[in-house]
Amino acid sequence: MSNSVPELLNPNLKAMPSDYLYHLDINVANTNDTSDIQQRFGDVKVVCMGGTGSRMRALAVYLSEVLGLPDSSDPEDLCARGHRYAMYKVGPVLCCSHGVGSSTFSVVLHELLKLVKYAGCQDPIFLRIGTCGGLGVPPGTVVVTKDAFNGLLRNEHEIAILGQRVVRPAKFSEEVIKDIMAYGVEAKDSFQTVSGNTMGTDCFYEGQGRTDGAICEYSDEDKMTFLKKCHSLGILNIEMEASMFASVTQKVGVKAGDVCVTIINRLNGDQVTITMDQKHEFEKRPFLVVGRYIKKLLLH
Ligand SMILES: O=P(O)(O)O[C@H]1O[C@H](CO)[C@@H](O)[C@H]1O
Ligand SMILES: O=c1cc[nH]c(=O)[nH]1
Repeated sequence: MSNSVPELLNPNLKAMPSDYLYHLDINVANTNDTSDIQQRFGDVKVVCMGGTGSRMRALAVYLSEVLGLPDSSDPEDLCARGHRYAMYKVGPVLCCSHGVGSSTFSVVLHELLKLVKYAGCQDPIFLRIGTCGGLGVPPGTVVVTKDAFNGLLRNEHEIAILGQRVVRPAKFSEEVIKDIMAYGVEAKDSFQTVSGNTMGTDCFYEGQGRTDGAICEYSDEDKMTFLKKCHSLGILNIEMEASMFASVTQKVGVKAGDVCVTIINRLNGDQVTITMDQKHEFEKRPFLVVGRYIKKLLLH
């Protein structure tokens, strides 16, 4: 691991005397002396994120066991007063929810990147631990993203800034992908973990070619043609954050990875029909993979 604090790409931050990370409800009262923030968060090495607060709480409890930390069976939600996101800290790991889709995720991602910068965290790694739809893999498969495609089937992320279309590349760290596959995967696992491309869309329904949303102006055949095209690009799963997450972290030079479990095979249908018990079991699969990877990483 190298030893550097992320360099953010905003010269204005240096001129701001204070910075209120509004959605996290964390106040950086003095940006020239962030010793209080360093004391609270300076040891953070990994920032895990996923859609729901309950998953992030369960992950925090799980990681505290894996890392042999003193009792963290009831971790405190550090952002409870913000009522937007939930965030837990277990040793050098933060587990923070991001909501559904890139827009809610990008808000908390900007604030988390500023948090690790103010805290002086050395070379933090950002991971998304999520659920997704699979393409040609059985439900319950864990997919570690290689390249992140957007809904236009491009390996990039597109965002409107000052009324202009800005397009940025969307690459995850090859080192993180390689290490997750090497240290996170075990032959004895009761499920498969594969590495493949991921499509991150802006809509769960039309954006993912579903025919069961409130609007659908294409045929089943059009949908299957699209999904097969995705599959031919090496896309093994579809979720709603990968391209934004890859592009923002790549832009600021922070290493990141995306590890998601499939809860449906989209080549067989659109409705998610697994029971909530099954979903909760599936959601724990990426915990195993990421837990082993984080343990190895922290031992280095
Ligand atoms: O399970 P999470 O992490 O929320 O991820 C997936 O689930 C949500 C859609 O149901 C989207 O956010 C998608 O990316
Ligand atoms: O099909 C699916 C399942 C989970 N999350 C998604 O974004 N899509």
